[in-house]
Amino acid sequence: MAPVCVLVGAPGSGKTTIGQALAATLGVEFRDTDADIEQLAGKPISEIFVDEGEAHFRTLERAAVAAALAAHGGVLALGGGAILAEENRAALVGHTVVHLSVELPDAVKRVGLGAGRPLLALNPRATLKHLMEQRRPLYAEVATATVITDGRTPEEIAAEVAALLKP
Ligand SMILES: Nc1ncnc2c1ncn2[C@@H]1O[C@H](COP(=O)(O)OP(=O)(O)OP(=O)(O)O)[C@@H](O)[C@H]1O
Ligand SMILES: O=C(O)C1=C[C@@H](O)[C@@H](O)[C@H](O)C1
Ligand SMILES: [Mg+2]
Repeated sequence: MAPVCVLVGAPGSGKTTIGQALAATLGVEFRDTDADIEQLAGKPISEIFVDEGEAHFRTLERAAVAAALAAHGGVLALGGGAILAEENRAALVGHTVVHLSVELPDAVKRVGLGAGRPLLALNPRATLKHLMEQRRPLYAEVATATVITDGRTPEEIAAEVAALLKP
């Protein structure tokens, strides 16, 4: 079984929001590797970063991505940094992967002060800018389609992704 659609994108691109709306439209289950990791670890991602560090989180994330790609047939959202691992990028080959693109102004508005996002805890705007520059080529590498989200409502974006998935 493979996901009907895998969503990738920067923090605040709307993977969770659009993923839930898209899954409802398609009548399939929604799964989010961030939520899978939190459930397995029994604590929020921010606490995993504090207690065990980012490297340990990335190890849990690689396992969560592999498990979800193998077992989930609905809409799958990956964590914003999942594409940093070459193992995860390789695992995405052959899947329908939609990059939800967002530019810095909208991303900053959406993540606010970065609450609950450990990487953005210090200086959300500067950190997001750096993350997005570093990751843009990686999102493009894994994506089979890109949908622009700036200035658009989650409903509009979910409808465009649904239309892309029609055979
Ligand atoms: N198109 C949009 N327009 C306005 N607000 C949005 C849009 N998409 C998402 N949001 C809002 O932005 C915030 C971040 O969205 P969401 O959590 O879905 O992003 P994400 O890509 O899953 O982020 P993360 O990588 O941190 O998991 C939420 O408060 C959500 O309601
Ligand atoms: O952009 C990132 O590296 C992250 C995004 C979130 O989805 C979480 O996976 C975590 O906070 C790390
Ligand atoms: Mg999310």
